[in-house]
Amino acid sequence: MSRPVAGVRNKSVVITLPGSPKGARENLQAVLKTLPHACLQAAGLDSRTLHAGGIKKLEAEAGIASGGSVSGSSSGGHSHSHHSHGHSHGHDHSHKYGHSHGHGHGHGNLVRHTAPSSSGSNPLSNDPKLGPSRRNRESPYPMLSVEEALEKIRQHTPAPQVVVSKVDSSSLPGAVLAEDVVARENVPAFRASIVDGYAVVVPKKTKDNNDEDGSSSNSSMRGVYPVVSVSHAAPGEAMEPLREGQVARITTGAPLPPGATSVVMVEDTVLRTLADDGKEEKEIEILADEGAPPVREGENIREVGSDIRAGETVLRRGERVSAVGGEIGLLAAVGAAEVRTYRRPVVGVLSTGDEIVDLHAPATDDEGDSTGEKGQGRKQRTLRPGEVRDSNRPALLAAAAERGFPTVDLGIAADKPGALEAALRDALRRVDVLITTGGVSMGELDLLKPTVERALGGTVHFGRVAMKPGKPTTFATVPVKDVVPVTSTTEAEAEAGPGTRRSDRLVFGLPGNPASALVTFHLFALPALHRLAGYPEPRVGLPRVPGVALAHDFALDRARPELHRAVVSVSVSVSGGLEASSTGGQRSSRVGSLRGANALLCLPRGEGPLRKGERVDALLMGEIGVGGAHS
Ligand SMILES: Nc1nc2c(c(=O)[nH]1)N[C@H]1C(S)=C(S)[C@@H](COP(=O)(O)OP(=O)(O)OC[C@H]3O[C@@H](n4cnc5c(N)ncnc54)[C@H](O)[C@@H]3O)O[C@H]1N2
Ligand code: MOO
Ligand SMILES: [Mg+2]
Repeated sequence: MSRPVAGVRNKSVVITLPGSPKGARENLQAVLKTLPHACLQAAGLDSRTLHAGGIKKLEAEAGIASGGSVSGSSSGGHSHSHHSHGHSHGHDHSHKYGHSHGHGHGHGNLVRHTAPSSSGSNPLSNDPKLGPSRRNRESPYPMLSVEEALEKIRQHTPAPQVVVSKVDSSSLPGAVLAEDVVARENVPAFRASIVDGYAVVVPKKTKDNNDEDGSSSNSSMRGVYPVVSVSHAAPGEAMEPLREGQVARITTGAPLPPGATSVVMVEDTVLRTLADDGKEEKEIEILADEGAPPVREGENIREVGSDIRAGETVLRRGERVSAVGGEIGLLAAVGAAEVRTYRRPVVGVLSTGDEIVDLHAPATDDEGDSTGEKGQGRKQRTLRPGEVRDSNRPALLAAAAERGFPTVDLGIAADKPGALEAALRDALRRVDVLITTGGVSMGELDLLKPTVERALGGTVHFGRVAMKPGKPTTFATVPVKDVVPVTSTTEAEAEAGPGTRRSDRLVFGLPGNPASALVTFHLFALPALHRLAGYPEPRVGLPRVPGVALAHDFALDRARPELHRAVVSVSVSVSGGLEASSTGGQRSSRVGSLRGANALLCLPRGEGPLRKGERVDALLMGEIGVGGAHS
């Protein structure tokens, strides 16, 4: 058995472990218990202090014994220096003992054989220059719970920005109102007929024909009447007042002549005499069968302001203008040509990976084309060994657009540090929220975190979450210095509305696995997008429905809580209420697990399965149908 080699240099404890995993594990276990003590000693504390009872507290502060949070700036003797970006980050990472490697937190540096202590580089992420053999062998990012991760996102999402939007069908649907909208005009603005027919004057109330409730007068109105005027649904000159015993022909929506009290439908009349020209009506007869309802005062008339009264609040701040059309219709009806809304964030979607091929990439020259004639009918590129079609980008662009956000397709970035950096820089100029997929896990080509931290001076707020799928989900903010007013030069900008970008861009580094990417988009990116777009808190993120009954047994993951892709429907069987069926295999690479899924079931981690009929919470992604699993 090889022996660990240990020593102290300046304030760093240096331990060299053997290369074999077994040997390393055994040796590490042997020295593990003494490490906290050694670190504190290396930091310069004398052993008397250590043994005077302060050790537990100091260990806790150093975050090495209990896994408590490390606060770099408050721990005395803190010795690591930040890299040259001068950007402080990583201080809120809490490290479980087993996940803290060579990063010099707290008092004295604990240096593992894989990580150089003197590079002065970022203490958290891999330096891509070091290559695969010297990368971190375990993630330096603490594993957050889903709730903790959501809280970080909430903390770092800027407040929504108010803009003035034109009320029209192209830009307004999807926007959230930033003000109460008060009707400036009465709707209708004039007394209007509800039907095609004849305006009449119901004779004034008498004791004899009073309604039982006394509310309005009525009359059989049976008889022959002269047609004295015509009112069409077009703005016209002032009309002559109508008197008792006269009628005016009127069309639906047309203004009533002054004095008219009711309108009789054309179906309830017959033509009696024609005018001399033989075309115009001279007299009509109002028919009223025995027992037919009498003509009531106000019948078939829309009074001024009876739909909407001027001064009434028609829409409230925080309401979303839907694409169903009701809200836009309302705004237009009350004369609101512009409203204050929250600017919608522009969402960019970038795929990463050398193996990723655009779905529409044409065949390469050596592949030829389907017709044999160059230039036309070029067929799709055939996949070479190791290549994968880019399914994440179209899926995420669709998901973001469906939620009403303007999107920018940012293409595919290669797994080269320079290429990724350039793609990210370009992207951050063009969008408010950047969504990337791939390159966030532990491979030597997983470059997203180091590029965001080292090259862009961003802060990774979390890099791992205890959930399945989506474990390596990463959330970062990147300050962008040259904030220019957003010009409406792109379609997405025009859709978002005028305004200024916040300097801090949000970056969601989603896992490359297709199911992981879509699930984490809904779980993590959507709440941030909702908040930026001004959604009130109760409507942020996917709606959560408690108590959905399982339609069959569900196996649980032992290690991680799971968001299980499922179909939630109105139960046709036992209980009524809602029930959930799995969409089948849940492997993270299986994008098909989201086909037809309208919900993510929140399953706890655990040993045994959850049984049919047990109830869980569901996060709704889509609409709920009636009856059973998907076909
Ligand atoms: N040693 C470890 N390996 C892995 C861990 C771990 O904890 N330790 N986590 C695993 C988990 S969980 C996930 S999820 C993945 C995340 O991978 P990355 O985010 O680093 O993504 P890539 O490595 O780039 O690709 C993973 C997978 O997804 C495919 N992919 C990527 N982009 C796309 C796309 N746009 N369209 C379709 N498919 C895509 C890619 O080809 C790979 O098959 O890491 C595990 N590994
Ligand atoms: O977390 Mo990954 O998304 O399980 O495969
Ligand atoms: Mg990877």
